Amino acid sequence: MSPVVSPLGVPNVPWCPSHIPPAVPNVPSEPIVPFCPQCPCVPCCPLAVRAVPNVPLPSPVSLCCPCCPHCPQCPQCPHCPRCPHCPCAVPAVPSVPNVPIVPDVPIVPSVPVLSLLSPLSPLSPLSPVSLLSPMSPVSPMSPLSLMSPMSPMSPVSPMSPLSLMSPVSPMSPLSPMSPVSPFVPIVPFVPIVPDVPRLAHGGAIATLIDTSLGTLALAVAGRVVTANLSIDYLAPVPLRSVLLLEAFLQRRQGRKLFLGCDLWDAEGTTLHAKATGLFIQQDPPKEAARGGDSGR
Ligand SMILES: CCCCCCCC/C=C\CCCCCCCC(=O)SCCNC(=O)CCNC(=O)[C@H](O)C(C)(C)COP(=O)(O)OP(=O)(O)OC[C@H]1O[C@@H](n2cnc3c(N)ncnc32)[C@H](O)[C@@H]1OP(=O)(O)O
Repeated sequence: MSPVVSPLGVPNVPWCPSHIPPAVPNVPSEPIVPFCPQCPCVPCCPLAVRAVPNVPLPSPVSLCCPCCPHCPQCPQCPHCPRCPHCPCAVPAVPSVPNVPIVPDVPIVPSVPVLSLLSPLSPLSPLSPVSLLSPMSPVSPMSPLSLMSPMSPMSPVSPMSPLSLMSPVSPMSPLSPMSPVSPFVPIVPFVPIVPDVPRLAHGGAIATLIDTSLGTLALAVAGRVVTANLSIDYLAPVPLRSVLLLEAFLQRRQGRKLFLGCDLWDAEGTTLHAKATGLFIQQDPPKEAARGGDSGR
């Protein structure tokens, strides 16, 4: 079998465990800080969205990562020792010339992504938990709790990975047939209950994948629902690992959008899961409908 290499060429970056708060209930969450998904400083900011090939570097970069106050201008980036969130010394990552980062699209890091899809939520319409977790937000079984990078007890934190999973605005003019879309969330899974289990829950991974593919489908075609989701779990996902999800549109047939994704570890060496999803466009624009659904 040929070695698995991420198409994005994710560098071999050590994970900084100091970013993860202890998985102890009732521990106050870290202060909420805005997150700059344009920050290429993965060691300082493991939530940073990785570079996307063939997408030009936004100029000027308007957002500045609070994890790295000098980013991206700082010559010490991406291993800035002044990063207040990264007290540990992280080896320098070889600079990768001509590797652009995500396009300068509107970012709403503090808006929980899933809340927009949750008209049935009995909870706050802004709560991302409302769709993800029929259980208590602080339930140990909550998939969101497993995935919150900042505080397992703060599933509604704007730092929730699920609120960071849309670097591409739905308004972004993505090419519907683009084989690789600039949608690359990086999601840390953290435990809420010490010791059990040590692996990320498959359902949480499915939620991550469904939401990621759904976000891409949404960016391409507007309102969609998942009709089919197929996941191959290839390798267990350890808790506290950082993941890279690469989603792409495979083809589009009328209302049907066939998407796929690969879920990698942060180094791009281990392929944890592969998935395909079928999303059905809801209420397509009239002109699109008139154009005929030749894919039926
Ligand atoms: C400014 C702020 C910016 C912030 C940025 C944030 C933005 C991001 C926001 C948020 C992103 C998050 C995204 C999350 C996404 C998650 C989505 C979900 O989880 S949705 C819940 C789970 N899904 C359901 O509940 C569906 C339930 N099922 C249905 O509603 C229907 O069955 C539906 C719509 C799927 C199909 O029903 P029909 O009547 O509309 O259409 P028919 O004719 O049956 O199917 C259309 C075509 O699809 C095929 N099809 C349907 N289901 C299929 C299946 N399971 N497998 C294969 N083909 C299927 C059919 O064979 C047909 O194909 P032929 O046109 O004939 O070629």
